[in-house]
Amino acid sequence: MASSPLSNPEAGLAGAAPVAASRPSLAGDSAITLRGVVKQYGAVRAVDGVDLDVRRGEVLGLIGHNGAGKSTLFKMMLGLLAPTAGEILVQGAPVSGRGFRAVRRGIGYLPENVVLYDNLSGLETLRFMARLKGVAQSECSAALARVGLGHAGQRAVRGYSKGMRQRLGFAQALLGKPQVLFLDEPTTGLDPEAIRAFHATLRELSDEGVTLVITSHILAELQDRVDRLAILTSGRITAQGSVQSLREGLALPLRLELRVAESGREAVRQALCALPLEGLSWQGLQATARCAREAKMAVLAALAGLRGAVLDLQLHEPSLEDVFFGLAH
Ligand SMILES: Nc1ncnc2c1ncn2[C@@H]1O[C@H](COP(=O)(O)OP(=O)(O)OP(=O)(O)O)[C@@H](O)[C@H]1O
Repeated sequence: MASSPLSNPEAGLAGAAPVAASRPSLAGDSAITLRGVVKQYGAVRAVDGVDLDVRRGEVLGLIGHNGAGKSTLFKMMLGLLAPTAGEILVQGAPVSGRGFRAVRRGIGYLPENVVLYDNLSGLETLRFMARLKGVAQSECSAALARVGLGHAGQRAVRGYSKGMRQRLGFAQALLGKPQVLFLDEPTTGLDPEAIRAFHATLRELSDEGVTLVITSHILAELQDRVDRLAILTSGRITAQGSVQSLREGLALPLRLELRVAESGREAVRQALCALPLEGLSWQGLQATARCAREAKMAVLAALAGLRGAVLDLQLHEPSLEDVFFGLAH
């Protein structure tokens, strides 16, 4: 997919990262900057020349198949793994240099699988982590409250549900009031209400200027919640931009759904056959079809003339899943 028009930053919305051919200088307003980053594991090129900029306060979704290289990229951005080639700056500091130690304290990380000590309570867990991080003990209760665990701080982690464990992991990541947060599959095990609360907290953090990079395989969850997406395919970023710019760049059709009155079925059927639609199908009094974005207004105008026969009409944007399948294969 390297030839996708979306891999060209000119094709995306403002803020899309530059391609390698026109690499800008390392710095500016980026909280995270990657240039030509490669990771080779023996014969496997897990990350293959990634250029990426994440602005301060931005929420970036990093998505890709199993094995696309997301975790490897995360580990390199965290300074846990050295790149084979390329440069990475976080908050303006190279992740490998001495200066990075101080910067590292301002980075929070929620790994995919949070490891916790079952015998400690939630609050003790955070106090322990706070000591390791050199963070004031007084932050612990506030961090617990922020993730909705204020009531469970005295309980042993042994009795925590999967979702509570995940939230405790998130509280750990928040210790030290990080300016950059890396969240790897952060909503695993959370119920829908907790997912909503989690994303509301992320939005608050972003409003406070915290930069967030989040991976998830649950694309529907990300599509309305990230500022920008980067799609990683076999170690390369094949597309990046806002969800809407990716949709428009791919020219995916919209999905039209109609509910019609019994008496108007024939009139609607004839009208639909004359319109530039694809994949028209009927189920009883419901019709669905694909509609090219550029035909949308003409289709709506034609259907508006059938008032009475058309009882309800919906036009759906392609989902992020549609976009992903259009770009990542
Ligand atoms: N330590 C390692 N040694 C050898 N190969 C590795 C190592 N870690 C990862 N890989 C390989 O690098 C590639 C990228 O793996 P990575 O874990 O970064 O992908 P991912 O996108 O995070 O996948 P998932 O969504 O399944 O977590 C895969 O082919 C994987 O097998």
